[in-house]
Amino acid sequence: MGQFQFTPLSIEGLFLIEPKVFGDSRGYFMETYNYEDFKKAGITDIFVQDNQSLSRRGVLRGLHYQKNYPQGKLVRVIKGEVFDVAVDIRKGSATFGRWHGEILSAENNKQFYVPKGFAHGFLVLSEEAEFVYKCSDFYHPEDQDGILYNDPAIDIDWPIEEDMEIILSEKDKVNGGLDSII
Ligand SMILES: Cc1cn([C@H]2C[C@H](O)[C@@H](COP(=O)(O)OP(=O)(O)O[C@H]3O[C@@H](C)C(=O)[C@@H](O)[C@H]3O)O2)c(=O)[nH]c1=O
Repeated sequence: MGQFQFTPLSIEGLFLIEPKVFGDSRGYFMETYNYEDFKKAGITDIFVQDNQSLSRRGVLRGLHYQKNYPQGKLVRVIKGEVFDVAVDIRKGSATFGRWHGEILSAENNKQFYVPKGFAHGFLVLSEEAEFVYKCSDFYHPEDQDGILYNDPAIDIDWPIEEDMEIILSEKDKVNGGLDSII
């Protein structure tokens, strides 16, 4: 019996995944990934690298992708809360340039599956957030590229609160727009 609920999202290829949580007097247990269950749901990636990052409120990492070594990513939050976004950059896709966002938190245990061919990024909504993800290809620093998080051509509705200062890496400050990849 599978322990995950897979929900296909509005852009083909994206899934929201909710693991079954077994609570008892000690706390809880959950499987966070199971190759067979994911394969049955259509997620056939072999994940070869796991990453973890810590960010403070207002940090926005993204939107990132690798050009020649695209990565499928299975992402989740183990502390705090983020707004996580995937943008379809698959050439020829009927939904090219469209975005989908999900609130992921340590409380809701939601996972977001972002296949190859998407740019990915997230905004931290809580004081701190620890973000954990599996990747289907290795990191290739020379192959990394980015798209501006607030490119009007994509028009992502980031839930930026009034007192929130957006914190970007130096690299992400100079990302191009969607047109830079067409
Ligand atoms: C992503 C990555 C970074 N690094 C190093 C490079 C650098 O010195 C430091 C920080 O790198 P970055 O600034 O690129 O990290 P970050 O901005 O967190 O990059 C990540 O953002 C999210 C949104 C994604 O989708 C990921 O695929 C990845 O691109 O960590 C690795 O060694 N391996 C990796 O896989």
